[in-house]
Formats: sequence, C-alpha cells, structure tokens
Amino acid sequence: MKEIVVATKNAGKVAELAAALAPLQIAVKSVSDYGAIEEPEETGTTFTDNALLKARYYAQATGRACLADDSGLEADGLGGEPGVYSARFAGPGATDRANNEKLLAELNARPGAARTARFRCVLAFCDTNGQVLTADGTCEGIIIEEGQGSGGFGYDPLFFMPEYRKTLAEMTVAEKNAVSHRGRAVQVMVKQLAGYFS
Ligand SMILES: O=P(O)(O)OP(=O)(O)OP(=O)(O)OC[C@H]1O[C@@H](n2cnc3c(O)ncnc32)[C@H](O)[C@@H]1O
Ligand SMILES: [Mg+2]
Repeated sequence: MKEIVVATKNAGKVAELAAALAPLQIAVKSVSDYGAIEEPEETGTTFTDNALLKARYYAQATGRACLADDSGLEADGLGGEPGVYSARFAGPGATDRANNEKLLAELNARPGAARTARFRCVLAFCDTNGQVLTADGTCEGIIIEEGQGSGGFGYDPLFFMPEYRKTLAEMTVAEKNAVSHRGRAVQVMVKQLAGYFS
C-alpha cells in the first residue's frame, strides 16, 4: 500500500503537512500510529542535518517511509537567532509561550534592532531503502510587539505578513500553507513524491 508517515511530534506541523499531502491520494499516517516512539536528539547544526536525522530515525523506528520537518525562525535583529534552536529558545522543553516571551524580551532589549524575520523549513523524506528526497521553503515577515491570533503554533502570533495584513496565527491552515515556509517546501516535496509513488 502507498503510504507516508508524517514524522513529527508537533501537532501543528502534522495538520499542515497532512492537508498539503492530501492531493497525492496516498494514506497519510502519523508517528503516533506506530506506538510510543521516543523523540531523537536534534544534534544537527543546520535545518537540513536535523530534517535528515529525523527522517532516517523515524523510518528506522516505524519501518515505513517517513517525512520529517525541521524548521525555525531567524530574527534579523538577533543575528539570525533562534534558528535551528527555535524550539529550545527559552530552554529544553520550552513552551511556545515562553519562547515568544523570550523573543520579545531579546528584541526589546535592543532598541532600534530590525524587526524583520523569516521562517525556514527543510523537509526530508526517507524510505525503508534509505532513499532520500529533500525540499525547502522560506517566508518573510515582521515580529510585532504583541501576539495576534489563535491559530497555528509556535511563533505564529508574533509573525506578521504585511502583504496579507495578518499574522500566521490569523490564517486558516489552507491560507498558511499557501504562503508559509512549510507550505512552500511541501509544494516542492509533493511534486517529487508524485514521481516517487507513480
Ligand atoms: O522536531 P519535531 O518533532 O518535528 O517538532 P518541533 O516542534 O520540535 O520542531 P523543530 O524541532 O523543527 O523546531 C521548530 C520550532 O520552530 C518554530 N516553528 C517552526 N515552524 C513554525 C511555524 O510554522 N509557525 C510558528 N513557529 C514555527 C516552533 O517553535 C517549532 O517548535
Ligand atoms: Mg524538534
């Protein structure tokens, strides 16, 4: 059977990736369908390293073809931080709220610092033979002073896109997928997967 496992422990990513993979008309599973698999340690120093590490780890753990995502926020006023450390910005196991508070505190401690930022996403697919596909995407925006919206996850309430006059947290999953780093990456990946599964 043609199927793919969305290999992430982040429910927001699962929702966005599953929606974008639907046109492939293959079964889309999540790692939680394969029992209690521990998260791998994300020891890479680039998004690509970590995406490949997660795809290979979950393909091994599930015995299925897996699609992993490594992503993060680069704030220009912080020299590109938090970057690959976005999930752990406020410490190991940090909540989205704590990470958002730290982002605002760090930017507010640097008056005049640029508020421009971008999200980056690298997707890595790995099958049980070790065949690998990758795709990436970015999305530019502005870090606002106070969160707006309750959709999405992570830094979405603080990430404003002037051309849409909305934060990513004010968009539906479909709207976010049309403009986001992950949405752009998954569009490229879907084309490659269409060939892979044909
Ligand atoms: O590793 P997995 O299990 O996929 O889930 P994770 O949440 O730990 O994911 P990452 O290691 O890739 O860390 C990425 C962090 O960057 C942030 N991030 C990534 N994409 C985002 C998005 O679309 N909107 C808001 N924040 C995002 C958010 O804080 C994520 O926790
Ligand atoms: Mg992670």
